[in-house]
Amino acid sequence: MNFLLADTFQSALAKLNNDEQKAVKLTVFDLQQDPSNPGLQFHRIDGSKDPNFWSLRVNRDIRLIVHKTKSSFLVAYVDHHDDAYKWAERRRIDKHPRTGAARIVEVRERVEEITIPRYIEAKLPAPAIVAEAPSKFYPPLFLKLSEEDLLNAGVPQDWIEDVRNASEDNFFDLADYIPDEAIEALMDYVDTGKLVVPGEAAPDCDPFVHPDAQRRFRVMDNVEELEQALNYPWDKWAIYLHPAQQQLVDGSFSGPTRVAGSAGTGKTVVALHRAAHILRTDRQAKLLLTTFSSPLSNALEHKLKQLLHDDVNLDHRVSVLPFEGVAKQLFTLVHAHDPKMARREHVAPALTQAAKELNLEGFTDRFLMSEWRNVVDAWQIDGHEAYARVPRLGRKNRLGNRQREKLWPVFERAREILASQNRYTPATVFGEVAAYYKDRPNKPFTHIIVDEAQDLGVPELKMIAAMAPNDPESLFFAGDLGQRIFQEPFSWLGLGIDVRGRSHTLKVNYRTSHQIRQSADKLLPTVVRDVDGIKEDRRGTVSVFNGPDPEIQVHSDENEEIRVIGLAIHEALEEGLLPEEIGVFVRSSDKLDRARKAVKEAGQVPLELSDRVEDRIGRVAIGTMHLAKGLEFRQVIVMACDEEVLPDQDRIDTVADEVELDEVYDTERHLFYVACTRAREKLIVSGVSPASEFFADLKGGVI
Ligand SMILES: Nc1ncnc2c1ncn2[C@@H]1O[C@H](COP(=O)(O)OP(=O)(O)OP(=O)(O)O)[C@@H](O)[C@H]1O
Repeated sequence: MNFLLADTFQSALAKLNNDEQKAVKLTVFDLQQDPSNPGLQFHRIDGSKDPNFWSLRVNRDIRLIVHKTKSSFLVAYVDHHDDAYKWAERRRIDKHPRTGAARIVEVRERVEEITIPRYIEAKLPAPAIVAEAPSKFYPPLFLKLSEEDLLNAGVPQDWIEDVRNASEDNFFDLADYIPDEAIEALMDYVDTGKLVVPGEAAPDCDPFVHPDAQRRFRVMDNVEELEQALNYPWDKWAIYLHPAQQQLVDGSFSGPTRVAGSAGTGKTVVALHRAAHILRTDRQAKLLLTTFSSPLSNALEHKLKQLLHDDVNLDHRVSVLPFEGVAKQLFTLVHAHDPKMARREHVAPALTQAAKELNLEGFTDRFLMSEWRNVVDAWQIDGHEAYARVPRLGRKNRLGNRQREKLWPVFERAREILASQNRYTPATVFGEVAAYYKDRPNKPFTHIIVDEAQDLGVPELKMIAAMAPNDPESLFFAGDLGQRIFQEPFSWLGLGIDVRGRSHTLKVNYRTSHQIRQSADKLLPTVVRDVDGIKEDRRGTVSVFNGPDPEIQVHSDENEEIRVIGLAIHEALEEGLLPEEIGVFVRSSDKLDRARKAVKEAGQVPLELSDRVEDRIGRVAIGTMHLAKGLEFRQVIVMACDEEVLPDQDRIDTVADEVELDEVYDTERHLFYVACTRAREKLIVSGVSPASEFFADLKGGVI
């Protein structure tokens, strides 16, 4: 007999106090050990539409709601006595008519008793705001769909009429009553005009183990799994996966594989589960899970431990490190000493000195640094010939042979200067590690999983390619081209990494409300192609919950902006948000002062994010958009977005040609997109008039 937990049970458990939770957990363990234990007091819920719902006594006040059939035992809900009974009376378990996936359905007649939570929008002084008024007329969305269409999409019979009459204004009010797969199919229909009907179930399919059912019910195979599900602070992502995520987690692939998807679609969650899956199923696996920065890799490590139940046997076979951290560790292993790093502050004077010594004229310091970083150092160019041949996306238009001849000796000299100081750039360290492992049969890892893969540079990817064994399953990447902010694009194929035919896009956004996602998506083209022509299509992405429209504020001056944003932070805290649930971002560090003042205006002490800051408890975070990567907050404020600040006018002023201008615009948009999509429920963007040209794109974003 299957023993299952429902996500509704775990959400309900999280709402009880500590003592109550402890008592519930003991009862659930007893139940899993022996459901026929005579000490367990079951009572059938007479008022329920489903005869298989029973209550089980936890203590005088608390009742578990279980659903018992011949083949399964489902722990469905827990609450105080009367509320637990009320919940069960309003529910039945049925099967999706096509897929056969089991689902908990709320019975329609009693729904008037339910108050649907609505977001309260903060009121801000009227004159400062130039937000677009939402349209007042909301036509029904699904009138063209027949009852059969809706049933096939997974709408329970009781809810057909409500769905047929639903408009953009109230559709999400229904979301709590309709299974996730139906909401997703309907949102996809709104987006694309096509209703995708799922395939028919296999006749012998167990309704509770169908992939769609596993988003809400999880079979607990043993006591350890149950312990994990009950013991950790409960996180839905750790237990219930979307079928598309599950396929990527345990799928077999014929070569390097990439998971794409817009911000918040659960790519990191897939990377984490895949790592755990490999470690569990392959006892010989030695796995590297790597990402862009230390805070991100620390966050990954923390979450992976959660998935591995702190199992030391699995723990010692995995390294979770940032790209540079892996390189430094392996470099040290190979050379028996740490690399002394050449950072920007060492490279810039070396370039300036070299340019001066060789009387180079006609090139700015900024150009030299960019050419060094993106071409010379990135590709580890070792001579004039190689410099002439290097694949130069976008840069080839503007550097003729004569210019390259003038430039190369300068770069060569800068390299000598750094070598005389015994300094290695990160790219050199990556290069050394790549050179060491490239032709060796023994690799340091059997599997490499990369998160934030859109920000892999040439040297990083070369190192990863050299470290990966020649096995189709050895490389797995997670990333979103629309969030590329640190690297210029280049061909992965050119470095031997071929993900063609194995790039999969996730479409369900778990982080961000429908309104915020839809507005933020307007900042980017719907289809983005990488250099190798692989398409990432954002169309058809759905968010599964509703929230207020993003607020766009244009202020007359900085003081006014600071005052209004301060008030918004204050109001958010009054409404119950914790300080650490709010993040304030600006384009660059010279605008941080405006964020700092706004947070202080709200009576809070700001916490300045950096590469090292991880503990944000009790403080409102402020930081540059670059530091927003990988974070999430209930409320995000992106402020100081004035004209000339976003996109950054300094960058625009120094571009050499159209191609580089496009690249600057792309990365500036990506930055803004990354910052906006850190918001779960509420987003405010603001600037001083004239404001960023990107506001116009966001404004068009509300359906
Ligand atoms: N199956 C799931 N069930 C519930 N929550 C999920 C699920 N998958 C992801 N989430 C939640 O959605 C949010 C976004 O997930 P994640 O960080 O993996 O997305 P991402 O695609 O990597 O985002 P980004 O591109 O912004 O880095 C997180 O809060 C995560 O816990």
